[in-house]
Amino acid sequence: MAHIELKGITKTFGDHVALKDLSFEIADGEFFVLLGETGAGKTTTLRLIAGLEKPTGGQIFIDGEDVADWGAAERDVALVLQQYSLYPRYTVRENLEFPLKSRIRRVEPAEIEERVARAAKTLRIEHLLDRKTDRLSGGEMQRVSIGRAIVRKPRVFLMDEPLSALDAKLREALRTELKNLQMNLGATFLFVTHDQIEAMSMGDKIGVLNNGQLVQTGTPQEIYRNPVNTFVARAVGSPPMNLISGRLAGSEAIADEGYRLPFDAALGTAVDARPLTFGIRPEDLFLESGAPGEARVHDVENHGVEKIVTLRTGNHFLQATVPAHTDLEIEETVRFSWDPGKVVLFDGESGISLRHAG
Ligand SMILES: Nc1ncnc2c1ncn2[C@@H]1O[C@H](COP(=O)(O)OP(=O)(O)OP(=O)(O)O)[C@@H](O)[C@H]1O
Repeated sequence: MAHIELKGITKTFGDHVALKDLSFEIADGEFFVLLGETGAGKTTTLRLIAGLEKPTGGQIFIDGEDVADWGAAERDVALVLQQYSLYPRYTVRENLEFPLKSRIRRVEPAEIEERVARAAKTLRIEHLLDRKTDRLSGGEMQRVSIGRAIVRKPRVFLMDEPLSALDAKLREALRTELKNLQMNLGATFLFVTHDQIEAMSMGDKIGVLNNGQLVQTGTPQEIYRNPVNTFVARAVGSPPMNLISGRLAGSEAIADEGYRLPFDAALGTAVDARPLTFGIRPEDLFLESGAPGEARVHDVENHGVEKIVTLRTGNHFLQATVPAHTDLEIEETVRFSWDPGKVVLFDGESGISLRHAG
């Protein structure tokens, strides 16, 4: 399989900068997810690695070799797209065989048969092999597209939002399957998505891309617990991290809305009166009679095992996850607090985490 490295990659289209000084590494056999909103530069990154586009600046290495002069075929990467690029009048089997029948590859017929059979088994599409691909469901078509990548035994799998056209249930099932597949193949995967749940549930590592720049790279846990700035804090987690503007006074955090919550002084040295943003995950905010904060219940969403409560304090909204059996009335007054050990401190102006700012 393969190790990938991007070093200082820049890509401009006319005077539009799509990628700015992008550097990251994907270890051999790693499932790396690039997470970003629409237009962040995800597809451009994949196309550069695949050799379909040339960088304006910077270098790409595959297994330590600079691939600047390598064409797309030499790079030996497989690209799986959101839209299935299958031949509609061919059968599933013919679609799977096709990438192996090119003259450059020269794969023996017996080997083709074996690889197709193995891919079909892995993806559980054996029963569909003789069906025309225009008679398949969306999920089946996407399995065949992935199968076309697998049979080639590429060095790297590049996946461009391959699940986003599928309905929620199927997406969830294929998420698990794809992750299992990657582990079984021991393959290097670069998977791009705008869906943070996909990123969190599938990635060994996540790179958060914003406006063509990589904002943070880390394990899902690192990014969730210790976001570098308020942008990343809001980009991962559902509901997202609560951000509360305020300042510190000794062992208390004073929110701009006026309420005071306990603060663990060991967490931050910034005890001066400068503006801060306190980040707290919804599961670390709790309702309790007698707690120091006061809010109104603005909304309650029932999610089966838990409820997501939106609280209103002045003009500000906070979200907390509470057990499903918690009874709450809209507009009811409740008391709340947080787990002081879980608060992340951000600079109130730049939004940069004080831990990361050093
Ligand atoms: N061939 C091109 N010519 C001009 N601009 C381009 C071209 N390809 C991409 N761009 C621009 O570069 C930026 C990054 O595009 P890219 O497709 O990589 O984003 P993305 O993160 O994949 O978005 P999406 O999730 O919508 O696919 C966008 O502003 C896009 O308009």
